[in-house]
Amino acid sequence: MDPALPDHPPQQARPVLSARTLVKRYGHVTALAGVDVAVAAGESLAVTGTSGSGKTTLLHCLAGILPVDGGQVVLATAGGAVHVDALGEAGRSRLRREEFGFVFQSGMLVPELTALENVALAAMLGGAPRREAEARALPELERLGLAGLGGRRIGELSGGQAQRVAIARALVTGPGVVFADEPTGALDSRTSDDVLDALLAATTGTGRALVVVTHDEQVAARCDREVHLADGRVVAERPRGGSGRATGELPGGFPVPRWQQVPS
Ligand SMILES: Nc1ncnc2c1ncn2[C@@H]1O[C@H](COP(=O)(O)OP(=O)(O)OP(=O)(O)O)[C@@H](O)[C@H]1O
Repeated sequence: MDPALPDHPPQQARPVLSARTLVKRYGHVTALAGVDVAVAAGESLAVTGTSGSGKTTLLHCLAGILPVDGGQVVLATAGGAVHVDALGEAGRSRLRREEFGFVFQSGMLVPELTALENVALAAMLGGAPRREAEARALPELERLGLAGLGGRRIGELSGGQAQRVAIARALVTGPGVVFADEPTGALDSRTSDDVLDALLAATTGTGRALVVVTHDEQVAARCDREVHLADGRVVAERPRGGSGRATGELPGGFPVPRWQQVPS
């Protein structure tokens, strides 16, 4: 290992979003059984694990989509620390609109609207008048390489272009944290690389935190850090991406990570 490289560089930064002993149950099913996780500004965190291990549930609890049954979720904002776990539905809904951006596997764009209207709609839901919302949406589309495509409906775009529209929509409200659930899951591998480049540039590249749920080893390898879930717990954690050291060092593959074991 290169001694000049610190072991966990991103973790030394102050977390913008952190969870401690997070618990989430669906009836008798315990989906999260005491998860500790944190992400810093400008850092990308991959959440991996086998199907049913609790990845999406973790993302939804961190993002205030779901209420939690135990533990804490704390978001650092310009106005101070916000205890997401203590907010009611209205507070979490406001937080999602104002502080967070979301990118889902299928884009979840409105097919009847154009690319520009889809992005502007997110700004309008945040309270911006239409004209201002469109003025904010346009440069986001341009930054994502979609200049000139704003007038097309979603069905007139390729899968990769549509996913870039979804990224632009996630960014138009100026969120500090972007959550992505299998953002490249519906794309071929080359398009997936391009979309991931765009997502990383638009988030960590501009000082935002990015939390990505993924089954894709190539996606996890490009993130700064990875946490691996099993049965609702973080069972392993390692630096990835920026250091380039971790790629290909997992001969057994999942679900038996050989990296740093987290004590249970
Ligand atoms: N709405 C729900 N009601 C009941 N059980 C649920 C619900 N959502 C998820 N679960 C259960 O909680 C556990 C965690 O599910 P979750 O969707 O978070 O896993 P995941 O790791 O994201 O899975 P996948 O990779 O298949 O999307 C699973 O046992 C799942 O069956």
